[in-house]
Amino acid sequence: MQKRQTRIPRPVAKPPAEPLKDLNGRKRKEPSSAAAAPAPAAKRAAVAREVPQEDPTWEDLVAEGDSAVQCLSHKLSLKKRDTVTTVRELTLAYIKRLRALGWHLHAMCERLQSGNVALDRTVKAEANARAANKKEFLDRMAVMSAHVESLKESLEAAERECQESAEAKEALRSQLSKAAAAEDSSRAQCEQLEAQAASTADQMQELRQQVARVDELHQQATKYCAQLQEYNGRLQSDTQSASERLKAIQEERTASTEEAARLRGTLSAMDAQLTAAQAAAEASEAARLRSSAEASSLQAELHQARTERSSLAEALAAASGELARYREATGRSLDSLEAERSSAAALATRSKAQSEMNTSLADRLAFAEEARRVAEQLASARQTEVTALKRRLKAAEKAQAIAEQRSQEGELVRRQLHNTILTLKGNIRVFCRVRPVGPADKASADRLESGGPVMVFPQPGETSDGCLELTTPNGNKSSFTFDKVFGPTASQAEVFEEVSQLVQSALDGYKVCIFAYGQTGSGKTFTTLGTPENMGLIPRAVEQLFTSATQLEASQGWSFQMKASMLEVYNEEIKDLLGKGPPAGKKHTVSHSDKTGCTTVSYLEAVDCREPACVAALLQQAARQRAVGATAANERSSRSHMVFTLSVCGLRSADGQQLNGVLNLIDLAGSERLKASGASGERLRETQAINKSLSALGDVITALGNKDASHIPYRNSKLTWLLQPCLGGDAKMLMVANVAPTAAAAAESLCSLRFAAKVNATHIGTARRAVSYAK
Ligand SMILES: Nc1ncnc2c1ncn2[C@@H]1O[C@H](COP(=O)(O)OP(=O)(O)OP(=O)(O)O)[C@@H](O)[C@H]1O
Repeated sequence: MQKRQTRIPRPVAKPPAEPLKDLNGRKRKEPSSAAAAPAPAAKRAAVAREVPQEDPTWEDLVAEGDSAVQCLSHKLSLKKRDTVTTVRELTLAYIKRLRALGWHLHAMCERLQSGNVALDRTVKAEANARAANKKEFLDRMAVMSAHVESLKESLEAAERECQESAEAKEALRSQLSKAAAAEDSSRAQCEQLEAQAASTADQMQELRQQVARVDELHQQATKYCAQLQEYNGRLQSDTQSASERLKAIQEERTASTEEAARLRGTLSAMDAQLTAAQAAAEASEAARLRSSAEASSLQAELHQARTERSSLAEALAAASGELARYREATGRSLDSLEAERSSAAALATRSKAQSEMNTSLADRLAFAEEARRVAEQLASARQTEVTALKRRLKAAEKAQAIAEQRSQEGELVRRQLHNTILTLKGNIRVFCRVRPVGPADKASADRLESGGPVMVFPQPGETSDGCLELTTPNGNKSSFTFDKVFGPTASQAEVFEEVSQLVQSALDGYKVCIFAYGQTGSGKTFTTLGTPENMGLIPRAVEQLFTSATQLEASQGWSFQMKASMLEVYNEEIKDLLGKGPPAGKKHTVSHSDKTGCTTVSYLEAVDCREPACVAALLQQAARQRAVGATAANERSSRSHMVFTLSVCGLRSADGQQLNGVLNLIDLAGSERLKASGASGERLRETQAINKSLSALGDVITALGNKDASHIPYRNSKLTWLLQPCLGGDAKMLMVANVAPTAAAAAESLCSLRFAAKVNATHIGTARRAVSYAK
């Protein structure tokens, strides 16, 4: 900083101070430093005379003060040998000197005072200036602070923005890595779940077999049980009937025994009667003998005896008769008794036999009961086992269902993540599909002369499912990476599954374009249209869109209107495949409005479609109309680009939301090189037109990927011109590069794969939905 010199106003002019003299009046010799003391005053006087207007500086005054003080320090030095006169002179000189000094000091004081006043003024002015400066400084500081504050704020905002963008970037990166990790993990989970599902399925199979075995055993046991029960029932009824019969026999026996006892009693009574009759007969005989002995004597008595005898004879006769009767009766009774006895014996034998039989039956019954009990125990054990197995089967089925559901969910999550990754990656995707070796190819057409495969593609379930390696017959290997590679075994459903999310986007208001690209006979038409038994992308996509639209109509109050149109571009000429075409002398023309962003083809029929069957009929109609010709490469080769367009207009009346999605499926004409096609004449012209339009398509895609491109060459071909709204930043695009696996087609396949790789390397921004709200 520059040193400020304060100028002090010049004091009132006073006679200059006399030079200091010693007391002898001589000019005293001053010490070297003091000698210079009075000089500045003289010098200043000289200077002041030279520059009278200039005030002494503060430094000058200080110097003067210093020199005055130095003068004061000079003492009167008197010596003893000095005379009185000398002393007087010296004293006078000293007094003079002191007076001069006093005056000088006074003048200096005055000057100092005025200097002080000036200094005060200066200080005040300085203070004012400083205050003004300070104020200005403070103002400036305030402005600066405000500026700094605003800078700070903008810096902070910038920092925040930076941080946010860094965070967003980081989040995006982490989202990407998470998504990739999640995809990996969900894929791993899927695999795990699939493995689990497979092992569960195996377990289920085993369990089912076990259950079947146990069921069989159970059935056998049940059958055996039923047989045993039946047998038991039979035995019980047998036993019961035998018991009844035994009881009847026993009753019969009791009755017989009673009868026998009664008969025995009758017999004994008759025996007694007989004995009595015999005794009586004997007595009568004895009496007769006595009578006969006394006959002579007893004639009267004889007569009496004869009467008596005749009566006795009669009685005897009667008795004999009775005896005979009795004998007869007794004989009969004995016979019946014998018969009864034998019958009783037989009955007893039978009863014994029945008892024995009963015992054996009871034993058998007990055994059967035991067997039944064991069988029942076995059956209940089996039943418990069966129940447990059924429970396990149910649990296993549930686990399998859960595993399957998880697997499906995992697959869904994988797909969604995959879709997110692809969306983040950009809106053009490339799939490659390798067709199988067909009947028209030789048996080992997919092998090189060396025996190696022409193409190495991912096997089902492989994680690196986007890589493909092609070896040409001259041994050159080329590797390609796409979003997905489908091998020859991939089904139409598998291909569609990967595309379904993209197709669904049309219903969400996106413009979707799916191209099938490849050489003639590589499977483009098979991929896009397919066959009635093996439907391709178009019928499947239409079916999905109709199903989803119906669901949305039912669940969210949407109403959709779908219109289909089909055309082919042949030799750069448009042909309507559904309508009658333009009136005579007119042509289909393409017009594009930059204002609305719409492209229209004149005289093109757009058919209202209400169900998939309607589209199927349209496809058949179009297939009949499509121009096909013969080339050296393929007998029925499509020589035109076929464009199927389904426009989807959705309206939700609840909030007036409108969606305008478009699904374009394009079966491109064969991409073979001019030389390889062997075409000439009309076919040569066709091939040239096809190649021109295909390279125009490539140019449009490349330009879309080039951020610096100011112009997209849509107009270079009819195909790109009419597809303009669906080719670009607002659309989602998919190219399916179809290739044949044969060695003969390797060179063409290489060209197709290079084209597809170029498309795959293009990065097109994120698509936008065409959504609007009705006023
Ligand atoms: N993935 C596949 N599975 C089974 N057969 C297929 C497959 N791809 C193609 N083919 C069969 O190969 C033959 C040629 O296929 P396609 O007609 O689709 O070829 P292209 O590329 O459309 O030919 P062009 O250019 O002549 O239309 C057909 O018979 C078709 O059925």
